[in-house]
Amino acid sequence: MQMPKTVRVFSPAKVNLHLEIGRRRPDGYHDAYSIMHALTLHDIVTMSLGDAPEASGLAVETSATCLGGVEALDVATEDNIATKAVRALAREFGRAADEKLVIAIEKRIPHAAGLGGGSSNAAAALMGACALWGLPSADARVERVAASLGADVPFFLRGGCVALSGRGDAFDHELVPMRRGLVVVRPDAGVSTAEAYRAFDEAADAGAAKEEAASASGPGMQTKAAMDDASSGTRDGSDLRLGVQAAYVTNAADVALFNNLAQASERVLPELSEIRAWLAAQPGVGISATGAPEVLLSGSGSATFAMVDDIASALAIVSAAKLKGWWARSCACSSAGVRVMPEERSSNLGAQKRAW
Ligand SMILES: C[C@@](CO)(OP(=O)(O)O)[C@H](O)COP(=O)(O)OP(=O)(O)OC[C@H]1O[C@@H](n2ccc(N)nc2=O)[C@H](O)[C@@H]1O
Ligand SMILES: Nc1ncnc2c1ncn2[C@@H]1O[C@H](COP(=O)(O)OP(=O)(O)O)[C@@H](O)[C@H]1O
Repeated sequence: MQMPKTVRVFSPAKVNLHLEIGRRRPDGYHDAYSIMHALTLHDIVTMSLGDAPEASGLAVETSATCLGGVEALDVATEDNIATKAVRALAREFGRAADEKLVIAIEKRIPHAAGLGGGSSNAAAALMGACALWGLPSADARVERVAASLGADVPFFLRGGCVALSGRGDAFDHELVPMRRGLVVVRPDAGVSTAEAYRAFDEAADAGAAKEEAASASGPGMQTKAAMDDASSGTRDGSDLRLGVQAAYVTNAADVALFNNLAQASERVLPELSEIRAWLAAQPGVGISATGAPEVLLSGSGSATFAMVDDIASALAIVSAAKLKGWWARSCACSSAGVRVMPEERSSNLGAQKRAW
């Protein structure tokens, strides 16, 4: 079989419709129940395979061009998660050829935004490398490599709407994707995922210290929160109770927006509270069954999304957000994950143009 020399891979963003973080685990990660939905907002990862000098092994060169107002991505080739992905895949499949892989990423997804851009690029690089190297993309080894790169990476191999448990990386069940529009708004600053989790732990530790002080001052007395903690076996009270309910939801449209990491991210970046309140007050933003505006921080942030179904309202909110100095885009929920795109048929396009 003739392998392609160049592939272009569609690399979508995501939002978390539901994110419930629980206790910190011995491996340093947290229990998490997450429902992610892929978006039409996407990067494009182009990968080209060429020869390299004998005994040079796998040489990788990765660059990113940021478009649509996305801030430049200042990441060295070896630190780019797309490079890490192809190197890990080559190791997993024992590939030792002398070759050069050039990866060019067109970035439209802002980074450190909770939109999973880096994770999606990693999954796209895995798909692209499978196509270039003639490897089976549905192989369990590809999934394994994806999981080793980050909690969000396996989701992007699949796309659509998926519930994940474990540390937010283990497939729980698929939901029927929804066809709804949304507006995504991001301030200049990003939020590092690790920093958001640290802020979450600080608040949980402070809460646990308060509980300990309360029980020490009244022998035999326990607060309700402390009893809940004891019965659930968690220290911080976040025992993923909502996750248990979310596990029964089968349609993305029925998921109640929820994120218990949002407060921690708002402490890291207070401007996020302003964006949340501003979006909630915009005309055209959806209202949930409980009467709340459908506005939520995506993952650890710093992007906040609002469900907005009519295009005129969405575009008006995008313009108004830009006037406030924020990056903003309207897009829609999507059923696609990372996908190798068909070859560009430039000669056909030329023929069509002539016909017109
Ligand atoms: C919060 C979420 C929600 O989807 O995503 P983002 O907002 O970053 O997109 C995820 O939990 C992030 O997933 P991902 O971005 O892949 O994180 P990773 O690279 O695996 O981990 C980055 C850091 O976050 C912390 N981390 C991540 C996941 C988890 N369940 N517990 C954690 O404590 C760890 O400190 C880890 O070192
Ligand atoms: N290809 C990439 N795209 C985006 N970020 C990357 C990439 N490779 C490495 N990174 C690093 O990963 C960090 C997190 O990026 P990203 O995955 O977009 O954010 P989030 O996890 O908040 O969705 C960035 O700030 C950047 O330093």
